[in-house]
Amino acid sequence: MGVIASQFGPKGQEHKILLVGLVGSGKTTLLHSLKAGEVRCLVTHVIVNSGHHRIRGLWRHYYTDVDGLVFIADCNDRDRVDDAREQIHYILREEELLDKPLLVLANKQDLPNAMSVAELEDKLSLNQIGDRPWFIQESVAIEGKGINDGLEWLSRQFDCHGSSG
Ligand SMILES: Nc1nc2c(ncn2[C@@H]2O[C@H](COP(=O)(O)OP(=O)(O)OP(=O)(O)O)[C@@H](O)[C@H]2O)c(=O)[nH]1
Ligand SMILES: [Mg+2]
Repeated sequence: MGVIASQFGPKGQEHKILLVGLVGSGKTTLLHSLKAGEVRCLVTHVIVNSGHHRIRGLWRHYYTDVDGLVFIADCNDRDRVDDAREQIHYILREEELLDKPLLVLANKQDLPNAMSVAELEDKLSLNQIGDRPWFIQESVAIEGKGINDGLEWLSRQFDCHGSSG
């Protein structure tokens, strides 16, 4: 399940971001916080309801011009963290996305039993990520917390890669 958003840089450059996360992880909440104007992002396409193989053709269509990846995880949901690990590594294996920078949002940090960044990093096996630039950021999507910091990191990766704007 994923969403494509466009982020606009300081010079008006547009970057396409693929936002992926399990059901209930906070994707829609995150997008609403963006629309509220805290981050200069615009939703352009929404891919609904499945990461199943039968719609891979559709995903591929969206992958082609993606600049960066955001994976949002519900840190309060230990029961599905294995599913989350499967989902993130599935996306990371996709050929079109191999060199794209990855921002992981450790969401729902406001909840008392939320996994810490370190625990999530371990449970998602992020140490298996190879050379790709990646970063993990705490977030509270319902309060818009951590989103800006995370997306700023992602924007800096685009700058490094010499996008001419
Ligand atoms: N406590 C807390 N709740 C959150 C946070 N972010 C999202 N939620 C809640 O989690 C629930 C699911 O959030 P959504 O944004 O709908 O999740 P989603 O990823 O869009 O889910 P699907 O569209 O079903 O895939 C909602 O009740 C949100 O209010 C957070 O940071 N903290
Ligand atoms: Mg949603």
